[in-house]
Amino acid sequence: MEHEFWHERWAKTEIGFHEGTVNQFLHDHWPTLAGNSTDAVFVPLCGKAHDMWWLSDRGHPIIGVELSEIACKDFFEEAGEKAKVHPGEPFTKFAHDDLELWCGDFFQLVPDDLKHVRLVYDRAALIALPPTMRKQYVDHLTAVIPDGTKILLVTLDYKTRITAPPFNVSDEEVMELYGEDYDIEHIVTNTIENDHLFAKRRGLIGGTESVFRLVKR
Ligand SMILES: C[S@@+](CC[C@H](N)C(=O)[O-])C[C@H]1O[C@@H](n2cnc3c(N)ncnc32)[C@H](O)[C@@H]1O
Repeated sequence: MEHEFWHERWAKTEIGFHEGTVNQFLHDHWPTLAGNSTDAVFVPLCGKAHDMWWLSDRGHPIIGVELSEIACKDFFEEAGEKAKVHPGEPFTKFAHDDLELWCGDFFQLVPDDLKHVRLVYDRAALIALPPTMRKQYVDHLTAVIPDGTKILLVTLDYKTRITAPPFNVSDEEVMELYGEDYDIEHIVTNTIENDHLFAKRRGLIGGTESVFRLVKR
């Protein structure tokens, strides 16, 4: 997706993907991934997801990466918190204690940036990208996170073909994208009914949501 596409979504507040509350899969399955650890978490394409406050409350230092400055500002302002802003290239960093949002392009990250990270939370990051960019995304993620890093990945797969984000990502595609470098455990398949709010709004036929636990070898 072009950067302009996302800047326009944020400028027009067309952010139907934003849940405004902690994601249920994160809530239910994070403990089985992370146990009681307070290891650092990387959140790619993070938006202004409340999930990062939830993870931070559990003691995890966080780095979220997000293109939109609107999202980064809103994230702190809407929680009534102030972030210190460190302008820079390729990222302007918004920091509040151990919770940092890096405003810039995910593809500009280098391994040194994430060398302390042991956990990744991907909700609506992989599925935000069109088919042609997904392999590039996974290859870059794999290049910048340390070996042994664990990922909680949430995907969805509607029965209708979708031509704008969120895109369908089948379980088979997850196996293809991650199979070479990760141990993969498919932990949840959840049916999305035809009358689910998002499906109805977009005129979609229901499908499935999946949750995976991945470990980088
Ligand atoms: C579908 S939204 C999901 C946001 C968040 N994960 C959530 O669950 O609410 C995808 C986000 O990725 C951001 N984004 C898209 N391409 C990006 C890139 N190359 N680098 C950083 N952020 C990007 C967009 O601005 C958007 O906020």
